Amino acid sequence: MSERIVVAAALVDGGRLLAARRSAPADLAGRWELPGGKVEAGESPEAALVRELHEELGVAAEPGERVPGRWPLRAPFVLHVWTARLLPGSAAPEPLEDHDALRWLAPDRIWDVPWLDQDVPAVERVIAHLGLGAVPSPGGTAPE
Ligand SMILES: Nc1nc2c([nH]c(=O)n2[C@H]2C[C@H](O)[C@@H](COP(=O)(O)OP(=O)(O)OP(=O)(O)O)O2)c(=O)[nH]1
Repeated sequence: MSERIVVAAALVDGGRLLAARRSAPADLAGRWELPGGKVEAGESPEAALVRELHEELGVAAEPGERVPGRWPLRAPFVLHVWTARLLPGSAAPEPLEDHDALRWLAPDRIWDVPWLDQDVPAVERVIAHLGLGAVPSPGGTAPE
């Protein structure tokens, strides 16, 4: 089966990163992720990101650039991450779908939440890419 992209947002506001706690499926519930979802056939990753952020969080967001890297999820899915920001006048994010809590994490709080295991290297890369602060992950590996 060919690879399918899950696109997720490094949504940053005032130097803080938005994290979302999954409410389903059961094996992922309670763990934190970058909000996003599957890119549909014929859809660009940027369009998918804007659509998913609107559906899941009720926000109007603008994609920035892709964070270099690709992180394997359950096959055939692969995680790609894009930076994003809220457009002026956007509603504040709310956990409308797939999530039951949201947190804006300051750089020294990013590892306070239990991220999905597969998101940890992606979040490390986001921190390095955005220069959010060299806070090592609990695994002890300092971001590049
Ligand atoms: N959105 C998102 N999903 C992630 C991350 N890490 C990770 O393993 N996943 C998994 C969870 C899901 O199995 C899958 C994404 O599917 P989803 O359920 O969020 O996306 P969707 O709304 O397009 O899905 P669907 O219900 O329409 O099928 O990827 C992440 O950081 N963000």
